[in-house]
Amino acid sequence: MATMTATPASRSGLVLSVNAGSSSLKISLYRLKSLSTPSTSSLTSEPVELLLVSSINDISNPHASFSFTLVAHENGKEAKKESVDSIHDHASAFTHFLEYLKREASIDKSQIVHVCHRVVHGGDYFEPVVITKESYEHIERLTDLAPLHNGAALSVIHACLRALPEANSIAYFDTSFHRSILPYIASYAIDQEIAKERGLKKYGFHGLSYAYIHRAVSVHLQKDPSSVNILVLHLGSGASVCAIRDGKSLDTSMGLTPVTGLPGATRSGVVDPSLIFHYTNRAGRMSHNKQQAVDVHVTHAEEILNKQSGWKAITGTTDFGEIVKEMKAVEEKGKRNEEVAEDEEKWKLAFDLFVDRICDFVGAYYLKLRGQVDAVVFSGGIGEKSVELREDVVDRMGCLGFVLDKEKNRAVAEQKGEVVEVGKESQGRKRVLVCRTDEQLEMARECALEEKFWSK
Ligand SMILES: Nc1ncnc2c1ncn2[C@@H]1O[C@H](COP(=O)(O)OP(=O)(O)O)[C@@H](O)[C@H]1O
Ligand SMILES: CC(=O)OP(=O)(O)O
Ligand SMILES: [Mg+2]
Repeated sequence: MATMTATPASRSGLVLSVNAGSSSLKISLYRLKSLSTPSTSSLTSEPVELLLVSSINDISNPHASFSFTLVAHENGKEAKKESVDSIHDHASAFTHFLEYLKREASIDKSQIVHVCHRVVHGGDYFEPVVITKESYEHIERLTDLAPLHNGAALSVIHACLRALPEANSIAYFDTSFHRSILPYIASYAIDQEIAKERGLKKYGFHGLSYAYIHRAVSVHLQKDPSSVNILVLHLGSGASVCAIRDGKSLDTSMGLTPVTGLPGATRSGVVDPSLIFHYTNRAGRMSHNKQQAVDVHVTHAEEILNKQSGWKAITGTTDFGEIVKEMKAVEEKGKRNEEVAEDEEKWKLAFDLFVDRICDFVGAYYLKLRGQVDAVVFSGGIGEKSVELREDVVDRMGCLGFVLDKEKNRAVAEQKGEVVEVGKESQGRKRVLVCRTDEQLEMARECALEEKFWSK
């Protein structure tokens, strides 16, 4: 993490934060604020001010959706949304954003001093690094360990170096937050010599999101960040759980790669490692998979488990919102005593399976935290938006003392702020929170506070 120093008034410039997720590209542009006093206790005293935000979702689908919002627009907030056929991967999404920026915002891109890139796998790099030939090649070598992510991030870095040659590109790693995981938790029960030689251990991901959530929840709970114990569910296209003890990652559900742990939009999550050899007799063959800027060398097994599994494999869609909608429609049919076709059971299967796997980790991590849990926190696209999923998960947590306030849970979308309370108010209550995570802000903030990036 960056050291906590105030940004002196003399510094100026814009910071662009780019978050290449598996199904999305989220981009935010910030102006540096000058702070008179350093602050660790309030999100309102962030060292950066948001100017605009853009998001491209469903990137691999034929009609990616693009949105662009000028937050600090002189006429107030202005959002534009469109479906774009020319976007087919992360690099073309970034190019579309740059064209839009030029056309729609009166922002001179030469003002962009730093571009922060979320890079999912950093291996043994824990600190943010400026992109050089050496650091680029380090990230490239890890591409096969994050097949849906590192290649996509590199393709954006590539596009960025071309389009913004004056700006400094800096990589921020998801894995950094999990460096605190103790060796006996991060190790797999395999030959330790081979494990060490090849770096085969749990790295964990979604770290920028967990860092942001930890900070936001500490402020919300008015607790010293170093004493906060929380159980966080980051549920998006990629989904993971993290147990945070004394402000640090104690354990997380993803591992050597982001494929394990919870299932996701196209990922299997935990399966018996032998399963793949019964699923296909071509498991070890290389899968020919070309990405724009970088080749990803994965086996057919990895292709199946990363890209042909998860919600997509069970239901045909990667959209969890659609899964919930269809499941409820089938439930209504059942209530009306109408016949439910066998194929319609897939919606509930996907939903129940996800809730079941979430419970696997929540139960285990509650125990690892020895029951000392300040709050359970929902985040990520599904965690922040799915009323039904939160309801079902917290219902199962009743035996641990967590109780949902159903009205508050339904009203989350109408509430402002980073953190929303959805637990029932009672004496000795255990808190249930929704946190609107912001990986872009986490990077921009770290960048603004890092002395070495601003000294001439
Ligand atoms: N209203 C909703 N209900 C349930 N799930 C939703 C809803 N809206 C979006 N989602 C889910 O959130 C996912 C995106 O999560 P997000 O964290 O933004 O993505 P990424 O993992 O690419 O960063 C979508 O794929 C969709 O499944
Ligand atoms: C690590 C990971 O799965 O990220 P995302 O959810 O953004 O795809
Ligand atoms: Mg994400």
